[in-house]
Amino acid sequence: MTQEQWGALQDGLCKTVGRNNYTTWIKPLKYKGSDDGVAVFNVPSHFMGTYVSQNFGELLLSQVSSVNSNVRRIQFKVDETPAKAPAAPKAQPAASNTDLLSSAPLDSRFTFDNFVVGKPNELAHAAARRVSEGGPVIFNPLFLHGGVGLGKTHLMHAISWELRQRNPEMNVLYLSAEQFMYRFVQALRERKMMDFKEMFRSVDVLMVDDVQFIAGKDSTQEEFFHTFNALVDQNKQIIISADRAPDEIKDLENRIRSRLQSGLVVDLHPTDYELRLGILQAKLELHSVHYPGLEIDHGILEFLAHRISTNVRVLEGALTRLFAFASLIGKPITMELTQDCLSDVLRASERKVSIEEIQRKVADHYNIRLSDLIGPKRVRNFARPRQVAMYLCKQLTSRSLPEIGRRFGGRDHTTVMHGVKRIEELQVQDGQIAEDIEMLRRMLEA
Ligand SMILES: Nc1ncnc2c1ncn2[C@@H]1O[C@H](COP(=O)(O)OP(=O)(O)OP(=O)(O)O)[C@@H](O)[C@H]1O
Repeated sequence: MTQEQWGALQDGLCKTVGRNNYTTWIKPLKYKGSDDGVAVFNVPSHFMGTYVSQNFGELLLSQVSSVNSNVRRIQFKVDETPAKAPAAPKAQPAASNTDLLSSAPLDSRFTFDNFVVGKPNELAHAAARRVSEGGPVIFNPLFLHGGVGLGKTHLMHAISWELRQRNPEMNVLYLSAEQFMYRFVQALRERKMMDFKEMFRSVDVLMVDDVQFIAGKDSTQEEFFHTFNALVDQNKQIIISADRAPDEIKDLENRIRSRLQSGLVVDLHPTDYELRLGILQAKLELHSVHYPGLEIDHGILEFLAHRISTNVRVLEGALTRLFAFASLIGKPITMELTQDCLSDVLRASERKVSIEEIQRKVADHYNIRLSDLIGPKRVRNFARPRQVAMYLCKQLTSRSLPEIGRRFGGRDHTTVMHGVKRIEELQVQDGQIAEDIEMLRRMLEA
């Protein structure tokens, strides 16, 4: 996030928290920059840091991460710089060897206990668990890949926590590929390549996150390749993550590609509805601790799990924002408040399912003609599928009831509303309808 973006966010924050709160607590924050998923703000005192963190921390995080999706944590640091007379610039201390080898900070929330397992991630989770036991090296490297925000970093941190807990003596080095490059360049600049090589080769477990970053960076790739080989030769475990499979990373040298493929390559698939709902329920427990007076209806969680299918980070951010918003304005979390507070997120992650697509799939499923689904006939064979289609249009598109009515042969919006209600009731009473809806939803979401 740039200073300009932070400036732009402040207007919205002022509106959300009110001018008084804004002037007292938000305005004095000085944005210092983001690194490694952490956005750092300077605060004038410890008290203020604690207060802002407890009362506005989640709101700030959701706002900052809406601009920079890499940011996962906000840190408040007391501004130690003297207000007057700038001090003479200090000579930059030379990087110590421990700097070169220190692990990147681990997020304390990214543990196995906090990782929700579902069909899309069960293999990746099982492989991560196995590696975290620290037994004999079976697959080397373990290569985890998947789209943005699907839990790769979470699993990497979880492995690291677990290994360190089981064996505190073990030298586990976790860092992003970007940090690997940064340390490599630093070693080159300071003529410490021997130290760099020796140190990287002395770790017991090496974990490199977002390895796609080194694609196209020739010398870094070269060094990474040598480090990798040296560790594999010593039978040391390597764990790598990337946003895609090794053979899909462009500008990666072939010898590295084939090295990366030589262990176990596992994919974190896009989340499905059940997993998203499970994650929301797990996160809800955390929010309930912070906001003891606030409750959220299960229907709203289901709504969020249906509507926000992009990535888990966005889903989490939505829940955080919802709780922060409701608590700040002192209102209960209703469906109306949810749609209001999350309108931008809901719009951005809107599925591109069209009414026509829904009508076609439903007609196929019930083996009736599209013209009968849309047409005027009121016999049950057509009326029930029609109501199912209307219900799915309401759930999966952002079309209004009158618009849906128009697309079903010019029906009135009250007819659509009645149809949607009827299907909601039938889903509870009639297992077959519930099953049909679930299956159609899956087909449409696929
Ligand atoms: N299965 C899960 N259970 C609980 N939380 C999850 C799960 N999957 C993802 N998350 C949460 O979603 C957020 C994003 O996950 P993470 O940072 O691990 O994604 P990533 O795959 O590394 O994304 P990127 O490609 O952006 O680096 C984190 O807060 C993480 O805790």
